[in-house]
Amino acid sequence: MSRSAEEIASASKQIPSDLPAITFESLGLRQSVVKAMHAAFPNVQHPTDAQTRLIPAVLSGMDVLVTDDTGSGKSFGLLLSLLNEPRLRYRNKETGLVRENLSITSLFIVPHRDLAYQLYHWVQCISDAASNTPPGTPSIASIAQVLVRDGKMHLDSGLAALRSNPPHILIATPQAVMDVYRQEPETLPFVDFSTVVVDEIDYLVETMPHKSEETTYWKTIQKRQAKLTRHPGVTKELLDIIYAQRKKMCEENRQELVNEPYHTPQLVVSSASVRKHLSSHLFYESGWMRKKDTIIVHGSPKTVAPHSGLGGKDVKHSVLVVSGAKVTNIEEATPTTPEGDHDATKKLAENGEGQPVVVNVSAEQRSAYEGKPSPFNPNALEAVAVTFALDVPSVALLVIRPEASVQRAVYDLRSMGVNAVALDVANMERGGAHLLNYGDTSKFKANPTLLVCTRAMTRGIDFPELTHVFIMEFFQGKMSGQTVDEYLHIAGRVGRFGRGGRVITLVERGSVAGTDTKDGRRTGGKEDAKMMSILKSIGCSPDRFEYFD
Ligand SMILES: Nc1ncnc2c1ncn2[C@@H]1O[C@H](COP(=O)(O)OP(=O)(O)OP(=O)(O)O)[C@@H](O)[C@H]1O
Repeated sequence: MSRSAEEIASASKQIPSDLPAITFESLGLRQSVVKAMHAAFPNVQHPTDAQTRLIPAVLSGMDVLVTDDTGSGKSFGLLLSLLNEPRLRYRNKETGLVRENLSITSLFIVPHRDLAYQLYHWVQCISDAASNTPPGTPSIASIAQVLVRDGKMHLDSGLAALRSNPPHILIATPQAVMDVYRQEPETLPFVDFSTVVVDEIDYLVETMPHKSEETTYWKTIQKRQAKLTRHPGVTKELLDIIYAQRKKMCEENRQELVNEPYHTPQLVVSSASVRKHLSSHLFYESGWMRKKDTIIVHGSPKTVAPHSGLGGKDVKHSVLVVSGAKVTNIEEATPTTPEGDHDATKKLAENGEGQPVVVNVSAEQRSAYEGKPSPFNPNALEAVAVTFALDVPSVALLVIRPEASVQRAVYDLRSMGVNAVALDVANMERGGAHLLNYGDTSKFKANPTLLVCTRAMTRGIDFPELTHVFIMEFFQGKMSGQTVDEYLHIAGRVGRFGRGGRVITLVERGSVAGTDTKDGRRTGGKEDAKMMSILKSIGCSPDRFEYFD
């Protein structure tokens, strides 16, 4: 007898989250999958709260919407659930016979290539651990493949691998899937797949709030909405193709279960931030899923602000105001760290003060940038360099604006003596080496690294050693709920799994010069005010950073 979405959701909620007895097996995962996962990730002992709820939901085969804090183990739990699924085989449409050939079982859609490679590395670790046990374990290519548009790699090589050896899980960016589908649709028989996961759904499927005409930003929202209607984005187009039958049935207003009489893959969508307008689009406008057939997995109830749990409880949020050559704490900042107990003290003690690391600029970088003006504010970069030197024990992340040059920022920082590298998960020798580093942190401590990336690359990325996130040139255009979500997703790279961390946002006072109130009190520049409003909305106050008093 099949259970309703509500029954399954409420049953999973009844599982007490703090019982140590909950095991991954008790959630329905096969012992072989769990054994390999434990061998690959010894730190992962018990499922997180989010996983306790999402794994049985995904295994039930129903559609699922997952929303919980950044770093609560959503993506990891989703991958485990997909690895657990039985391998799909092609069905001959005419005879109905199942062919020996294996088919892609699940599609895991992610917003960018680095996240695709991160998930792939997780599967690879589990697969390597599994191959140490039973003989004849399938190769990694048949378990997982990555399909992304990569400047260096032509899509054809990905296509050839898909044709010859369709993987159990295809981890891909939406554009790459669309390109392959247009070129060779038979390689991606979507309707036969068991599951389609869309991670970071709010990033991939843009929706606008429904506002009344009286709202201040109504016109802006209308304009944006019209643009979205003309250019819905590739993920929407892709989901329209995969769930064409469901859409058709919705349009015809038929009441049957969405999967009958046609088979369509289970749809699982996930993000730390799912606003009301997105869920209402998913359930009532898109035709891809319906609320009554979907298990909704929410995180633990938030007690303070709606997002107060995001980014971790032990994360400090600092705001530095760059005004000319002067860098100071935002006026509202108050110390949350007792004097003398600062991270920097720990860092210097651990690293051994006075062991300078030589940082070079490559000949290639020199010839590309030497003598050319930098687009970055040198004082802001210097504030990052100083904080990095004093406070970062092993790995930090610098997030720059979307269209900025990562390579140029790396060059500027290396010229200041900072061991900066471009985040590049696909290339494990560089930024990616910091992934999956559990336990042995000595090599990173000996040579602390500043990973540099643009905003688009931060979604979902997980670096166990990361302690600091620097954000530069964050504000562009008007403030909205999306700006808050974006800050939370970037900040959420630290403070994962109870670890602490610090987020340092550099705001500039210049063209958006601070305004003085009538009583002569300085309120701070526009960007300061925006930053304060973000922190207020997430229930945080700025932490004073002693170096910038
Ligand atoms: N049960 C667990 N116990 C301990 N660590 C875990 C557990 N599950 C996952 N992790 C680790 O936690 C980290 C974060 O996991 P993951 O990226 O899945 O979180 P997320 O909720 O998807 O985050 P985001 O919303 O930022 O994408 C990873 O390093 C992962 O290995």
